[in-house]
Amino acid sequence: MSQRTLRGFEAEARARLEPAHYDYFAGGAGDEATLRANEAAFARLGLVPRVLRGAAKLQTGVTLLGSRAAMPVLVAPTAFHRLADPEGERATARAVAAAETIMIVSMAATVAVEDVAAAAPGAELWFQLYVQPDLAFTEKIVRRAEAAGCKALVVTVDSPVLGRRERDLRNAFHDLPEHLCCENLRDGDRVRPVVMTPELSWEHIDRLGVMTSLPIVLKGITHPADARLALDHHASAIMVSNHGGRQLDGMPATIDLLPDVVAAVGGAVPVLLDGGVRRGTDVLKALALGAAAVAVGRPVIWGLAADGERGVSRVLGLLRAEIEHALVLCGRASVHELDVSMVRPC
Ligand SMILES: Cc1cc2nc3c(=O)[nH]c(=O)nc-3n(C[C@H](O)[C@H](O)[C@H](O)COP(=O)(O)O)c2cc1C
Ligand SMILES: O=C(O)C(=O)c1ccccc1
Repeated sequence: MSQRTLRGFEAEARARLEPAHYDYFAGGAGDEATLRANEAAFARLGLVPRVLRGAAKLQTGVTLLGSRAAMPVLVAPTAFHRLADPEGERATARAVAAAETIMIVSMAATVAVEDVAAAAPGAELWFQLYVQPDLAFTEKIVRRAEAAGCKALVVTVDSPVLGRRERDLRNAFHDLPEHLCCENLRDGDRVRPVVMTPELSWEHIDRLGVMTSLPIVLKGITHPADARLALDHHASAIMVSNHGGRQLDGMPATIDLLPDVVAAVGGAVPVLLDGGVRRGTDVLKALALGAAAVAVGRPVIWGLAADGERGVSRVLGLLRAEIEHALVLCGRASVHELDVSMVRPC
């Protein structure tokens, strides 16, 4: 049907999902100003092509922290995939394996990380962690992710408390249905709730560095001063993210925050970005402004809700095709040839 664009998938997903579940996936915090800003800011940037450069053979692949991706688009960690499709994160991982990219498995997944890995043997998996106040339990989760073969630990640092999502409050959505749970939080014969850690600090990041030999990615760095601190604390990569507008409403769009973070990092580690990426041209804009790759959150959920594994495959395939098309039109043969000179206000 309307499955020719990422936005078309949202309409399809909305028609299929329970309204409260659609609102959970789609919504943001507060007035949703940041949610809207992420997409709007991409629309305000233009791409200035070069011409007559004979770019026939295209190169879209990137290597991030030793993980290979056939395109500079990762799957952002999002919770509760089984609300969108019975196979949930298994289906997502299979589509990610077929697209040869990287899935950041949410700690709040509804399929255990071991089962996600088993369902998609070829998939490159990274694991997203919310540091739990109980550090011994946090360590158990980290060990599970390591043993399942995850190649990086993505620590979300923008959520000392959960954002105030007014759609969820209105819908009284705060629990998963009976038959689902956060499988990564099983502890003996119970399942612990996801708990945020208001006391989260750089000390926790240092502790994680001792706890694991996996590269640590800090997700939710937006201030250049924090980007510099991330380097001091041995982060292997930074993800510029406002959590898709779901945490602090009123934050600027991530694409507008990116240049200052890139400048602060000075090429020391890769800088990733998520928030509002809906087109191949958005990917090129982010890379031109210094991102090593981007991640997509909601579009993957829309694909999953619309058509399961096939829907996610289609979403990732559309992005890949749009990136290639935009690259040729920009006169570039490779995603490594993009630079800030090609971005202007629209
Ligand atoms: C439904 C939903 C669930 C999410 N769950 C998580 C999560 O468990 N952990 C996390 O670090 N980020 C989570 N995020 C944030 C995403 O990783 C990402 O930052 C955001 O979705 C990117 O914006 P986009 O949806 O506009 O692509 C979630 C986002 C959504 C929409
Ligand atoms: O919904 C989210 O954005 C999110 O990050 C989250 C946090 C805790 C549990 C599940 C999802």
